[in-house]
Amino acid sequence: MLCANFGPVTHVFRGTFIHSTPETALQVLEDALLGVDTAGKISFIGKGENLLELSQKFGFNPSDVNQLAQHEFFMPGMIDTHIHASQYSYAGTALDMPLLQWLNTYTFPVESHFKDLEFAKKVYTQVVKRTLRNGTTTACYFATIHTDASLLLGQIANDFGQRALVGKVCMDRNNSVKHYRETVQESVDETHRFIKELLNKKYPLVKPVVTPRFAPSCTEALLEQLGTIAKNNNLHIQSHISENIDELKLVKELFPDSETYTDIYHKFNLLTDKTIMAHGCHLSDKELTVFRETGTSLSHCPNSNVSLCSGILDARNVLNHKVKLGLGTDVAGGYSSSILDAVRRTLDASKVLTIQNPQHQTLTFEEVFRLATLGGSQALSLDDQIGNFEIGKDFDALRVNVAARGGPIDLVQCKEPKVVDHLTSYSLFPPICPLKGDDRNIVEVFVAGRKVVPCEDLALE
Ligand SMILES: O=c1[nH]c(=O)c2nc[nH]c2[nH]1
Ligand SMILES: [Zn+2]
Repeated sequence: MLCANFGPVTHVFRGTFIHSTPETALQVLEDALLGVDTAGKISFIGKGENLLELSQKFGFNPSDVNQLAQHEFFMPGMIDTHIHASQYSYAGTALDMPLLQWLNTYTFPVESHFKDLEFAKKVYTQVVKRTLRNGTTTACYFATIHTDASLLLGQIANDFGQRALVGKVCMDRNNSVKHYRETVQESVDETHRFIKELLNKKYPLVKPVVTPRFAPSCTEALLEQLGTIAKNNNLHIQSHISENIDELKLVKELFPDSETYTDIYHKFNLLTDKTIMAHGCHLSDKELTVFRETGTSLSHCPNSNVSLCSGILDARNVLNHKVKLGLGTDVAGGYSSSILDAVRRTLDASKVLTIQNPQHQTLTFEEVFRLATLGGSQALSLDDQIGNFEIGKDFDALRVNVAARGGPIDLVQCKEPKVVDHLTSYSLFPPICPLKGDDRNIVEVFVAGRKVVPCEDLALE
């Protein structure tokens, strides 16, 4: 017997599932059974003790159940809400300057090379493979101004099975690397071509996102047209905002008529419930209110914020304003392409704020786990499809083995009752896994029910 809206069950897993809900930052489902249908959707979640009943109801053989081993659990795939695929080749280097100088000295010259499709293919293949390996099942990518290379990034994400929003970057202002900019007309025409050609591919998990780089590299004429394009095609929008103090000064000079940075994007209809803005370290409470009212979300990129000495986002204040918040690696301002790193940096940033002000309410590990998963899906307005284990959502998941062979975690018996209580209350040891673990603990990655790590399709290796 099948459930009304679902296809036949193809996989059933049994074991511990850990995820977030809007009400509970970290929920542990012990000895759970989870079924995935042919479309990669979660068709049921039940209790292990009800195996026979569920197998009859959903038409699977109890002996086909995939049992998780001791020290294994499933968690939702992680979501990188802001990453520059085109900057992956120099991640971990060139972090000796603040934002504006960094862009002119390193970033624009490197990005200009993506006109060369062979180079683009190499870098984009590496970044998609690496982020999948790190457990990023959904990525919101900036590419470059080059339409064909941006389309190639979409194709590579599709081939490797990663869910992705891909943005062809738009910029008609750039005085430092003059061949790396477009005219308004080129930017608009190429954005139309990018959207049309990417949508025509009908990739099930890859979609275009309208991408004005940031206000300083776009004229008002371009921002206006991009707002219209996004609206007419009901598309996502991504950009940067309020990352660094010198950037704020430049924005004031370039847009003297706008009261705030947020007003500039707002004026051109670029703040919507499908907009994700990176950083926002220096946004005022008034601006955060505009974010909430328009449904715009923020991507918190703490590695980048510290690496480029930009500032420290008060994520607690963002959450208090009920602004949607996800995590981003912001490669290569951020030197790590792992959202587990973003989890750690988010906790560090929050603790630094507490050091500066003991009244500050530090984010908890559980809250940050939620930002990396459900929060990211909300920030990208994809929470009807992904973000946690709910019937009807796609099965985007990581199989984690805390004690993976050759991994970084030694399971040592701890005799202190308070610590043991803390650990056992999470049944396995998930709270320490994201803080001590790494990609070696991520033994399998699924996107929409397809196993993408280890990669089953050897032709893609
Ligand atoms: O961290 C950043 N990385 C970038 O590439 C960028 N462009 C504008 N603003 C930016 N910030
Ligand atoms: Zn960025």
